[in-house]
Amino acid sequence: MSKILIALGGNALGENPEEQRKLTHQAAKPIVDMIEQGHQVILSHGNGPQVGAIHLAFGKYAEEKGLDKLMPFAESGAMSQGYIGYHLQNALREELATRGIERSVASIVSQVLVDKNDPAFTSPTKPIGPFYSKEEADQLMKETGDTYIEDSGRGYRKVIPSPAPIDIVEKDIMKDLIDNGHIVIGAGGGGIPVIQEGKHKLTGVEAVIDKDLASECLAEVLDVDFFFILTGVDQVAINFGKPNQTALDSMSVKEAKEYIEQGQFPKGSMLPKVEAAIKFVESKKERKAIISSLERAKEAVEGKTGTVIYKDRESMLTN
Ligand SMILES: Nc1ncnc2c1ncn2[C@@H]1O[C@H](COP(=O)(O)OP(=O)(O)O)[C@@H](O)[C@H]1O
Ligand SMILES: NC(=O)OP(=O)(O)O
Repeated sequence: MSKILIALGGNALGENPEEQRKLTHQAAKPIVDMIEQGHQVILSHGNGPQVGAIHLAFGKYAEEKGLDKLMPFAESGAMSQGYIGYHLQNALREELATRGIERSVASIVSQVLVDKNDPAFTSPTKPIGPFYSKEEADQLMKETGDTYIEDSGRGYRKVIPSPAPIDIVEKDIMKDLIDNGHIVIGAGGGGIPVIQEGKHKLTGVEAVIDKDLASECLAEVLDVDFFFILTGVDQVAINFGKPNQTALDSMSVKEAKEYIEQGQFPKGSMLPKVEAAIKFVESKKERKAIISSLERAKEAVEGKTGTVIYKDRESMLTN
């Protein structure tokens, strides 16, 4: 039996509640397959599209009411944890019950500690919300002063600061639940970004933490064996989107760092996944990270697809 942390991409959860409910039910199947195989599974998820939508919706509300204060991103992130966690925990609960497995599932409202002096606060990189055409993005930049960037060939998106996760505030309660056989959904949307002020006070900040990096932090504190990053592609590729695109079955940390140097992975999409995978496998020799798609998660567990990131040849050969 292995302890596995699965990070689900927010972009794979659809664009509205109906789609999300349907997609979480699909996601539940390969996840419950792993639970049925005897693995201890912990779940985290992204929130890029959802936190952007929540923030936009409250912006519209503020506009109608003539309010000058927008909904802060920490609160928008907290709402996205509830919205996505609600669907995920019910989908898992139903799938478990259908298979006669008696386990309870809970999403934990999770805060993630960041450094208030993180340079990310002055340099936005995290794409959130909907995709726009170049013309729309140019217009929005002019109107709002916000930054929009091209996101992996899919269109233009607003970017906001994304500081590095330092610690998971609710980690002890998560450990207790996991040790008692419960299934935990934690650090959703990269966690609610907070800074420590004084001894006891945590204050939310205007940011969205990358869920791959926050999930890696969670994977380390929970001491998991495998870190699965499930996204929109079956495998990581080099020369992505070009005629000579090549999918990778595996890469060592050394190779992954070389690809990063070559600029193979875009910021805000594939780069944080590869960086999170490297950080995880470097933290302990036996650890492996796998990047694959939700649809083919079961095959990825069986080693039939996905990109495995490993520390060195020796650790690749251990199970
Ligand atoms: N080198 C690459 N290999 C594979 N996919 C890539 C690569 N570079 C960018 N991508 C794109 O990045 C996407 C994953 O990023 P994103 O959708 O932001 O993640 P998430 O699933 O966490 O929401 C993939 O679905 C793919 O479209
Ligand atoms: N918070 C975050 O990284 O979300 P996505 O994975 O949806 O981009």
